[in-house]
Amino acid sequence: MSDDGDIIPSVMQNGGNQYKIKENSFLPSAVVENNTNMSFENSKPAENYGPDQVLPASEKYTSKANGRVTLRVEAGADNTPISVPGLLTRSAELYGDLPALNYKSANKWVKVTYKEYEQNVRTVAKAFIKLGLERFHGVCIIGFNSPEWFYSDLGAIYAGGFAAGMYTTNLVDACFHCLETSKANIAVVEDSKQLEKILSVKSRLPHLKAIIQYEGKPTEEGVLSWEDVMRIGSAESDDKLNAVLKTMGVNECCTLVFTSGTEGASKAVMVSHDNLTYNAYMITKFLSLVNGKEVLVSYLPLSHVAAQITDIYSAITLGAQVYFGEKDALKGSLVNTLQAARPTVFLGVPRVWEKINEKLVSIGRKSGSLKKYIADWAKEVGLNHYEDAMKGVDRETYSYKFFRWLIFSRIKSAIGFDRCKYFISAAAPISVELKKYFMSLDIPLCEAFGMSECGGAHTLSNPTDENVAGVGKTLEGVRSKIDKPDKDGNGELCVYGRHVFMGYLNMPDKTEGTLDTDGWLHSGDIAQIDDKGYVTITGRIKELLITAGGENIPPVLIENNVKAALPVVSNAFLIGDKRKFLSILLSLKCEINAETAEPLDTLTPEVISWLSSLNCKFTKVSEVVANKPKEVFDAIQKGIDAANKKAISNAQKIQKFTLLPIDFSLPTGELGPTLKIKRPVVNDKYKDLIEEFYKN
Ligand SMILES: Nc1ncnc2c1ncn2[C@@H]1O[C@H](COP(=O)(O)OP(=O)(O)OP(=O)(O)O)[C@@H](O)[C@H]1O
Repeated sequence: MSDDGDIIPSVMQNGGNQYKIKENSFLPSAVVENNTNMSFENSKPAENYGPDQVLPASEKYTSKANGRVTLRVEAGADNTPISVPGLLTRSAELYGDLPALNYKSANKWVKVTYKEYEQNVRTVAKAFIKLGLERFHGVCIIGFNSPEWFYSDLGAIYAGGFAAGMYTTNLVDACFHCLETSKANIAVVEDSKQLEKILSVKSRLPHLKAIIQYEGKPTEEGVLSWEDVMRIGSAESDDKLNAVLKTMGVNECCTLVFTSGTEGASKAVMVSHDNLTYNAYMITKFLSLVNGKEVLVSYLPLSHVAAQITDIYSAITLGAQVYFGEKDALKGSLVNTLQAARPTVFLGVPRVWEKINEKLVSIGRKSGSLKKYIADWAKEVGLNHYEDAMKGVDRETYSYKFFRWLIFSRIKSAIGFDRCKYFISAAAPISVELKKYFMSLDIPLCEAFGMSECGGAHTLSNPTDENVAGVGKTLEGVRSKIDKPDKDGNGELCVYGRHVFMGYLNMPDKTEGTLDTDGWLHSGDIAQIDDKGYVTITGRIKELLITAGGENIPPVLIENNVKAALPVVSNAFLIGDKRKFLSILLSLKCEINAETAEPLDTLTPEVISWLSSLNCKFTKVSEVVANKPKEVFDAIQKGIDAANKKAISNAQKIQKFTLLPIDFSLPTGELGPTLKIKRPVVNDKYKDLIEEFYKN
């Protein structure tokens, strides 16, 4: 076959990687929807040219493990479908000796190059096959971010199985659900704590053939260590692995993302190779990131799609370096990793940005009045600079340049943000106030909207977009539409494109309820799209409170208004579904147990100084909750009144509030892994308090 117009990746016959990806290679048998300009042919199946082939398919969605779906390629889309193994192989070829992964061992940073990265993944994949991993069966992984997590995830995919992350906070039942649903052959656990969960349900998992513990030496009989895995894989030839890779297609499932259950039972979202590789392509292209030059920090839970698409797939697409955070990243060590890595792109969920904000505010409070005066001035100049940019005024005033040199650069260096080009917030709504706060420090945030069901991101904003409340514009090659818009243009955001998931595993009804017959994904979010294409999320249908009077209330907007009016409030939770009026549960900001990350009774210095400004000497949540000091409750009421001024109708006004005895947190179960509130959990936990609001 000639090189010109060669449509089948050349197969290298001897050893090593027995396939090679060609730029612009198109394969036969592709089944593609829509008015594509891609030169796919619907000829005979070519099931031996994997992993980058598009396998014959006629369905838009599936809920079968071995199902295949059609690709939704848009006209003008300029990238060829590529599988996950194809992508990593290509990066190993392009960026071979560049560092890919950096992890800390014995207090020193160790680098893994792209060549070694792929080699390690192949070794793990060979071990998985030897240990009995079958096509379309799961490898469930539970642990904090580490090279072994990446190798297990990608190794599972190379070996033809499903990579399936489990949240480290999952209790035994949730782990069992993932292992059972994915028919897992292999479980990979970080340590003995996670191992216990798997061992306790092992006897009920007939498909489970091997358990691997990657940290330390397992003491439990039959549990393999990471060294065992590498030894087993290294002893295997490449033949079986290459044979599996040849049968693979980009339109098959390779990853199961288990939803975190903020709105009910967790579902297994089937994500294809093309979903992931196309999503990473869209994101990296939108941000104009530079191949071989970018640096990221991996610390958000990898079982969530946002971390996977960033830390694994976008990084591989770019040949970027990933630094691994430490287990206690969110308890305070993240800043050390940031200082070591000095990332060029940083992703945080809104709660992470809130934490950074809280830390900076508390540092600011300790400064003397002159420093405070200068800092306030700098912040005003910083905010003005970005507000000008949002209006299209592209200029750097002398005062902005001066404060960038004097103040902003120092703050950024202290956080490890000195060379960061993109600060991204994703996975949940973030308030405009917080965006503006970071703008004032010359840390303008981009916002991404995405879902597990669209393999990562669907929109991305630029920090200087005129619509600061929005989540940016729809990414390249995919589409958005608003279903049944009301008079203000608000309706359900629907999403179409190559990134839209294949279906929920074993849940045909739920799949059909989410993907319509034309292949549009109904997001469950309420949004508006303006005439320039900016998308603004205005609510969540799944979370909408419908009052007894029939008014639809988007709780997060109102909760954010309350938090903005009352900076001492950590979490706000609106009640009103099927109720006569709205009420709200509030938690005050308190200290966190550094070991367990559980909230403590001690209030933060910020809250204590606010209380003392109200002549209240309490320092503990319990004291405030028990004594209900009048001045404090009056001040909270004032904050609620201020938030109520933003209400668009009387029904949207909060009538009652109460303070909770403890803040929400991940370990206590009210927050999910991306730190979004798990509404059913809170409703259940505080049902008695809630009923109190509505007595009589
Ligand atoms: N930038 C954003 N602004 C507002 N909401 C967002 C944003 N990004 C994501 N979301 C919300 O997160 C949802 C997607 O959540 P995701 O797929 O990550 O689920 P999850 O947290 O794992 O679990 P669950 O579906 O149970 O909430 C979106 O439908 C939307 O409601």
